[in-house]
Amino acid sequence: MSMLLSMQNLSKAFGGLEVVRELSFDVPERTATALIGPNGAGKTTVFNLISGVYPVTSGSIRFRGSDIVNLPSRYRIKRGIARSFQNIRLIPRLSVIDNLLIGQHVTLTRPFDVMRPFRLVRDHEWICAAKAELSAFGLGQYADEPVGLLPYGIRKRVDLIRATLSSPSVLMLDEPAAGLNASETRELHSHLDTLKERGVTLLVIEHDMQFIRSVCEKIVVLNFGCKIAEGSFDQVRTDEQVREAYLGAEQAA
Ligand SMILES: Nc1ncnc2c1ncn2[C@@H]1O[C@H](COP(=O)(O)OP(=O)(O)OP(=O)(O)O)[C@@H](O)[C@H]1O
Repeated sequence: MSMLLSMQNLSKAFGGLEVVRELSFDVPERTATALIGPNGAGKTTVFNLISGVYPVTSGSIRFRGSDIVNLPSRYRIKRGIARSFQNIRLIPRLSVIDNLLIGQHVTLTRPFDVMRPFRLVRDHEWICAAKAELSAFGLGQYADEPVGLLPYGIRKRVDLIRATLSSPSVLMLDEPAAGLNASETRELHSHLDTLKERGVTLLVIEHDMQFIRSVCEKIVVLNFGCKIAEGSFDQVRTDEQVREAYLGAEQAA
């Protein structure tokens, strides 16, 4: 199995506070890997390091074998590293299709396109691609609805489509199931299954253990910025250090 992403001795400090420490783990291609751990363990910081929001303090991040730590964020996106955020970043007053087109515009435009009026850039192919993708996921009827009027579960999946329209190799999801009810969670699950069938590699931060168990083949557990366990769900579930980390967090709460 080839490794799409490979973190080696990754560290990140904010001032004197080291929030990721000598972290090494691999993300195998065409699988789903979960990054879990108590609040404040450093999970979102790892996403920010991989996507290039923050520079690393030390260590390397290899994507398809080449080190990307010095690559600006926009080039990482162009290479196929996509992300969706904990808080949905769609524009509520715009329609679903316009939100998807803005996503395309931001990730796929060439340098001089930014100087052209936006409406000219909205070419026919993008609209067709966005509509086809909405229909493929059973959301075609929402194309012209303002995003702000849609149920939360639908908005989450529109946000997913926005992140995957450019056919990324890897998609990082920060708490995708948070705030969803049971049926919305099932729909999200089947959406992610389709992405996996298409060959998209997933890296997921999530607190819902049932969701992780059913979606992710591999789990990496962080505590205080360090990896304390890694393996299948059943392997990490029975790990003594993992139990202590979660128990400690519960007792502190
Ligand atoms: N920009 C920043 N400046 C200073 N400290 C930060 C910054 N970003 C994160 N931290 C700190 O790094 C630590 C790890 O935060 P991070 O958000 O990565 O944790 P997390 O595991 O994603 O937590 P949660 O599950 O609560 O989202 C926390 O102590 C946080 O306060």
